[in-house]
Amino acid sequence: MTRDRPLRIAEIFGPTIQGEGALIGEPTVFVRAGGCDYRCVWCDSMHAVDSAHRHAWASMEAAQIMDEVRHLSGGQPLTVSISGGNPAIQDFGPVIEMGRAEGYRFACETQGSVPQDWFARLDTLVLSPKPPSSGETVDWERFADCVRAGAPAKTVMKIVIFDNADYAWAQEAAARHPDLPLYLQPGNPEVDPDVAVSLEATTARLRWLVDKATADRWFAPRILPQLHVLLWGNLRGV
Ligand SMILES: C[S@@+](CC[C@H](N)C(=O)[O-])C[C@H]1O[C@@H](n2cnc3c(N)ncnc32)[C@H](O)[C@@H]1O
Ligand SMILES: Nc1nc2[nH]cc(C(=O)O)c2c(=O)[nH]1
Ligand code: SF4
Ligand SMILES: [Mg+2]
Repeated sequence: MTRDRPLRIAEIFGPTIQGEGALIGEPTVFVRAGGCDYRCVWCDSMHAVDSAHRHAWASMEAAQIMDEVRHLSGGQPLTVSISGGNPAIQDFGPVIEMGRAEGYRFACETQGSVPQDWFARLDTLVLSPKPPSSGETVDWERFADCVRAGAPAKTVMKIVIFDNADYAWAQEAAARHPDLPLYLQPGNPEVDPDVAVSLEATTARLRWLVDKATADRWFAPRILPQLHVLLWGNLRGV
């Protein structure tokens, strides 16, 4: 019998609502994986990326992860959102299989740099390729591998926009993958959990993006705020 390898988990929290993209507003428990192959300059989850925080990550078997999810959801099957870090550098297959058997649904957020067989067992795969402002460069062949690996899960693309260059880049990304439903969200430049987020500045960034897309008559994307940032700023665990 093969033994599942334990997973590096930065945090498990909820229930809360999914604050971004296709499942916005949906009740969910988050499982945040530790470790990432990217270092986006504006990452809002560096506590799950930078190995300086490794000491705070837990090593958990699939069954322990599902125990915690079950505890947080009060045993009611809901959507589990797997995020990170990049969860695709680990094997979440056993967690998904265990949860599905109990009626849980699974969504996963990843940048699309590493394809995994277990993507096909998700309900929703959110691929979030990184625009120029992140400082990272997308390998579009690997990204296409991730799209292929995701079938038959519902796969969507979600792009963070900080500036005009990101916006133009998102239009090119959309042209590469016209079949993927597209979601845009303005970037949050203030990611320090100890610094209050300005609601006014946050809504101004959303207005800027909506104005830009409507002026261009670019109707392909849905444009959404980070609902959790509007409600709780950079608070962790929500
Ligand atoms: C923290 S990442 C973890 C999953 C995966 N590594 C990824 O980037 O898709 C989750 C989502 O938050 C977005 N994100 C990260 N930092 C952000 C920021 N400062 N403003 C807006 N969105 C951000 C990412 O682009 C991604 O869509
Ligand atoms: N409520 C809430 N919604 C989210 N959507 C994506 C998140 C993430 O950090 O991956 C996130 C998060 O951390 N909290
Ligand atoms: S890929 Fe995601 S988790 Fe990794 S550094 Fe970028 S935003 Fe953060
Ligand atoms: Mg986040």
